Amino acid sequence: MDADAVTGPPDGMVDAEAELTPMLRQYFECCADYEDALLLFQNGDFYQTYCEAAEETARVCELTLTQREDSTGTYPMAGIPVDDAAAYVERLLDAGYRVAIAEQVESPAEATGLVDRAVTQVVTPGTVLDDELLGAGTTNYVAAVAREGSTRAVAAVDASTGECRVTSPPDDPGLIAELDRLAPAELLVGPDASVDPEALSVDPMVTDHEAARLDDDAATERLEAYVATPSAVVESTAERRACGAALAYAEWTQGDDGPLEYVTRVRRYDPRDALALDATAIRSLELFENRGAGASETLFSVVDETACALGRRELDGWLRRPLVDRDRIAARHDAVGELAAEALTRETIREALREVYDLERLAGRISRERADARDLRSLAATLDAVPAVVDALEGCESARLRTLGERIDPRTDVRDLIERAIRADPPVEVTDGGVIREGFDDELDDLRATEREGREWVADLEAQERERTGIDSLSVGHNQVHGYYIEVTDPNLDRVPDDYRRRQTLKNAERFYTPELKEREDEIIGAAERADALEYERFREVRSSVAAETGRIQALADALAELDALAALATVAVERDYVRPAVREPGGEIEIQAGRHPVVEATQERFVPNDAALPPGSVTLVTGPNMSGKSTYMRQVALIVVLAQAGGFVPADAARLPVIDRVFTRVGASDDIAGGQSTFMREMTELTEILHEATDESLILLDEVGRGTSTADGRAIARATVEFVHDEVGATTLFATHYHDLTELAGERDRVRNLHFAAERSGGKSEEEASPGGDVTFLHRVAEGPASSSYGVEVARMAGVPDPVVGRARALVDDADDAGTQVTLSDAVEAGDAANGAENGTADADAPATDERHANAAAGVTSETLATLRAVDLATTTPIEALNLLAELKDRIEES
Ligand SMILES: Nc1ncnc2c1ncn2[C@@H]1O[C@H](COP(=O)(O)OP(=O)(O)OP(=O)(O)O)[C@@H](O)[C@H]1O
Repeated sequence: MDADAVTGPPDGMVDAEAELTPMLRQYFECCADYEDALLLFQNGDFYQTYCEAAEETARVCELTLTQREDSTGTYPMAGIPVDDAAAYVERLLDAGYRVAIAEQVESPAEATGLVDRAVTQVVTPGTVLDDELLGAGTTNYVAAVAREGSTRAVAAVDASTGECRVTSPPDDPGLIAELDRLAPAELLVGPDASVDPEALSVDPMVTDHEAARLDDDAATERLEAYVATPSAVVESTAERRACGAALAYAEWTQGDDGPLEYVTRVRRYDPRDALALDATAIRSLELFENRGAGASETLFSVVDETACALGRRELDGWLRRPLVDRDRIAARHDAVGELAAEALTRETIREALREVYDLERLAGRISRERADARDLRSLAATLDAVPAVVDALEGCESARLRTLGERIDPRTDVRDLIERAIRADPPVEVTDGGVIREGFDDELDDLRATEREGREWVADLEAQERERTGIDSLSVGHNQVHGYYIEVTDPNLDRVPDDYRRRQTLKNAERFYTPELKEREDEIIGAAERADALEYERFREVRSSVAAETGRIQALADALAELDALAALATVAVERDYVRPAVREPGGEIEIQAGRHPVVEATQERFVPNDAALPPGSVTLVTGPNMSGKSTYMRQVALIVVLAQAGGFVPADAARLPVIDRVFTRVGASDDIAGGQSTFMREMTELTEILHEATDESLILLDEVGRGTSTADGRAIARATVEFVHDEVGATTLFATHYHDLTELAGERDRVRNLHFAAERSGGKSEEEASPGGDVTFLHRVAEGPASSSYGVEVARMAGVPDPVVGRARALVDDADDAGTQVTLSDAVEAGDAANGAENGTADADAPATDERHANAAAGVTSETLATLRAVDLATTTPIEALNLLAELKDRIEES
């Protein structure tokens, strides 16, 4: 359905606008005021939608479409139960809508005439606050981009935690990379910001800014409500306007009620203060998402030993933005090292942190007056856990831990207030009593005492009246409609005293009350009602005193988050046997002894560690068959760098690493095909970016670049790339390639080096003993020098491809080597084909001798097999497909 028809004033009411009933007019006006949103309009227990919005809501939420009929017309209608709204709102968000919620803001009982309603929040993907709709330990940003002159700024607000960050990326790719890193759920772009959302790897809901939201004066004024001196935080007009716009939008979604008190942390950052990882690198290094079918492990999942949501969010940020400042990195390493060494301290801290709720979101809810009594109890439980943390940090030596120890303030005053005021297990509803503890408020205690005494009096009444009247079957009861009554069965009615007044007649009995019972009843009800109201009032008072501490609670949250992330890294270090890397100045050699790939080692039984010694500016060509371990090796180097700069220990026996400014990755076309998005063009665009932006402090991983085009072109591009990176860029580079002739560059360029991975027969069997096929194994051990130029043929031999084909292929490789070109597996196939053609009497001039041809025929190399091989496009064949194909061909050959 056309979204415009669903949001804004409903078309179906426009004609009847003048005659609408007061309630529908109110609906119509709310729709007009929030024309960008689908409006949910509270009517008692339901949020109603009408007309086109109703049709769409019914469709999206799979609800029954009904009708509302009145004197002005018939309107389609669909209702969402207020109590279960979250799940339906989520569906509407998924369908691409913003959802405005118009609530009844006065009780229908008190309203004279039409109940007052107001939009209290607009739920949008970037500003949802409902815990049911937000993942635990995630960030959820709405980002705004503004331009002023040549500067473009990005501001991002997480409305659930009150975090607001702003930055000015240096250029276009920087802006896209920053947005990819923030991964906002919603993006606001100004008319002149020229951001192409299509260029992003993430897929936020895009909202075009109203110019007014980007206005500088308005932004300044708005920002002043959040920070004392905006100019001390933001550095340019663009930053101020981006901040202003993001905050204005966040306020709008909260019903435009003025500044969001809990947004206390507006921070500027410079993207250059972090190791830059763009979306491609984040994806191909599988930091947060595993791209393999069915596999779920990622770097984050391996190191996420955090105990609470706060730490989880923090650690996520650390991996997205590893540090580049050696001192800060060392400070984290010191802390991780100390926590790794001190098991008791570490475990005490982690145990305490497991009791910690998501303080940031709690603080947000408390300050927005959305917190219930349980939220306050969660806050108290969190604060309860804090003293143990402070104690554990007491004897710590590293500077970070000491500072954290000083910063962590258990806020015992807040905890005591909640403890004194709020019952241990309060109900969800805060208006029905049962929330405030006895002893907290005298007036409340008196009312509850009156209520209790009244009830006790009633409880005793039955016995008293039985005695007074002598009616043994007399009973005292209560129902909603009639209140308290005394029930006497018909046979005993003659014994009823004079002061009994008739209340209700039943089939075999009469119900009575006495003036005294009535009086007591009024007293009980009155006291209960006043007590409930008073409890609510007290609850709100407690909540606002806690809300006044929002800033300090958030500071506590920050400190606990950092401590949790450090403790997590320490835990991983101990459990997975990581070591502290020595971090040197930028431009040094990357030296890793017995390094491991943190994710691959965690997911398989055996892992072969490998060394790396990569001098600055070196280009290392990594050759070897498919599946031999090239990609794993390259990524492991990058992951070790990322982990080290994030502050973690690394999977190796020892490591000395220079600070890296950016990690770039470009993996070959075939690897991306599963993602359905890569073409050769994209590969080249990414390569362009790398060649433009890498510096001599960067690390570049290139995996089979050039593979997505013809062999000749691919080889040429690969070679030119290596030369350029070596001669001009100077970044430390790892380049996995199947183009064997590239390895000659080592002889031509100083800093080009060769490493290779080899394959061998498994089980230590000699070649004669081993059955052909099925038991090729890879040692996964990296070695100096290039792989043998015919490793493909070798693997084919080990896999059991018939000797004649292997023999011919080998000869062709030798010829090609002599001629300075390289043979691909398809050339080798041609060889077999030539042999087969000879069998059919169509041999070409180069065909082998007659005897050999007959031998080929005897080996059963059928033309069908060869046709299959010829049809294979190696540029798009994955290793698994290739192995499967080999196995199938072998079966066929053996059968024939
Ligand atoms: N060092 C190692 N120790 C143990 N197993 C490893 C090691 N390196 C790689 N492997 C295993 O081998 C598999 C293939 O490795 P990888 O993808 O790195 O090979 P590749 O040479 O890059 O292949 P391709 O050329 O097809 O991309 C990995 O999925 C992993 O299971």
